[in-house]
Amino acid sequence: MAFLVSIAQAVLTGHNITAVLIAVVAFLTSITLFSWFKTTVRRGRGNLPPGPPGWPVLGNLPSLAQNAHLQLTAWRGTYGDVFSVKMGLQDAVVVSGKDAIREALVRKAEHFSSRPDLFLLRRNQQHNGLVMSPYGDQWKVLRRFSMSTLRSFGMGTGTMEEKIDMECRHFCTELETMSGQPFDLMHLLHNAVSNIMCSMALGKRFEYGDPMFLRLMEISERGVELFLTAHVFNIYPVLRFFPIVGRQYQEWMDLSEESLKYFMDFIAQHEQSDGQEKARDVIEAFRAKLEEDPGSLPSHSLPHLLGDLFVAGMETTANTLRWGLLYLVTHPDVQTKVQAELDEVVGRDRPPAVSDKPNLPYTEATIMEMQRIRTVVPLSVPHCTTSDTALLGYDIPAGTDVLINLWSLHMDPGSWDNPDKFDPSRFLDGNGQLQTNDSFMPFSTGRRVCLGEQLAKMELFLFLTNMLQQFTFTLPEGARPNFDGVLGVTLRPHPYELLAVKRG
Ligand code: HEM
Repeated sequence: MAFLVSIAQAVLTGHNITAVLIAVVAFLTSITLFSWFKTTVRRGRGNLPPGPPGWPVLGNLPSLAQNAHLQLTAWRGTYGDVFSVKMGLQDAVVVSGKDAIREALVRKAEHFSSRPDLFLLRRNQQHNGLVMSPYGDQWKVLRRFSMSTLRSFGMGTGTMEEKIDMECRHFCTELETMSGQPFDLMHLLHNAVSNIMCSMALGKRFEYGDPMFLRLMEISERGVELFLTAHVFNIYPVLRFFPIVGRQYQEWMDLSEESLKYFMDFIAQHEQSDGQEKARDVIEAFRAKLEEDPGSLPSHSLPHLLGDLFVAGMETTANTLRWGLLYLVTHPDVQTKVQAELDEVVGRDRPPAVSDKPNLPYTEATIMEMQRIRTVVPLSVPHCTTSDTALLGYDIPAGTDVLINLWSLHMDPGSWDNPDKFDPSRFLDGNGQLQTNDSFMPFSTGRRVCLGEQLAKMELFLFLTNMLQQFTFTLPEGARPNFDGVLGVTLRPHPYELLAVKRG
């Protein structure tokens, strides 16, 4: 600790360069020794999964700095379905393949369902929410409350369908104003999709272009983008005192503070319920539950829970639709087939409804293929073990970070023919009926499985079918689509423009 303080002091007070260098070298040496000691002691304790060799201090971080999902998938080829990587000084275990993933998240759920105790989360109290809450009583009550509240608002049923339908109508009206000119629909789509969650969580939707809402989206997008870079501060918290790199730490902290403040303001401004029997949004439901039984929920969690629902619901669904449109404009034959099916089953005189789903197998297969070919949460949300455990014959100590490689699952040539090809028909049987594949898990599985799966499926279906019923999408002339994506917590497409042409 003294080393850290002396480095920080030397840097902060502008001491001479020799003093800084000596402090840095001493610091790195001590960390290397500590890392070696820790690894040796750990390895001595049992049979950890094998993994790629790494650098002293940095471990495998340099190889994972970009496109970590691709590198981890490549390593699976060498080290198998369960292997270790070194994230700086910390071991993480990577789990790939349907059997190993189910073994960990379903059969050994009691051991694999926590979240890492990350420095940044402790700093901004994000573990007080739901998504990053450790596996325990707080997570259980928040998850149970959120599930039952969203269900009572009609998640997966007709009431919710009406809300999504209304938003789709606003969205398509807005699309019409862009008709015929190239535009990037990212913000519009993010705005529309998160309005669904806002109406459930905050009891209001925002007009497209509302400045406060745009800022909230900007914060959440930047936060997701920064997540991986900011992870370096979880590994080496001392770096926050360094010039230049320290700025990113500050940006992360400022963003989380600003977004928390927005949600606290929403709560403060939210009117008290006017005595109606049924809560109309998450804020009302939370207050009602606390009034009924003050100890039943952690009261300080509400702003964090709202933030979690907002980010988890927006980034994933909107980016799935953006990936989907990118594949449809580059595979016009698929787009035409979906439109033909919609014309035949729904026609043009009424909006598509969830009850049409069973009669739209090709459309459903297209949505599943969109989710497979670009897994929007490629490494899931990080898990962590709660006790010493074992997986496929390897020992995994308590407190080990666990990465679930959903990308490799969806790109596994053992489970999918020609996995790089965009081909919805892989989800259809010989009679053109929908068939699934047990390697398809875009929402993960087990106790931490996506809480919004039903809502997300409804949103994907209604947004996509409404768009394709009314518009044909194409790429502007000369556009060169990029399918690589930008990895944060989610994998989102690079910005791109398209044309929406109203169907005749
Ligand atoms: C296409 C859309 C979506 C995808 C692909 C997706 C995917 C995922 C994945 C992979 C996880 C991590 C599961 C794990 O830790 O193993 C997750 C967690 C979560 N998702 Fe989603 N999600 C989507 C939409 C939504 C929506 C609309 C909501 C809004 C309610 C939501 C709320 C959550 C929450 C709260 C968690 C954390 C659950 C927990 O830790 O217990 N997601 N999601």
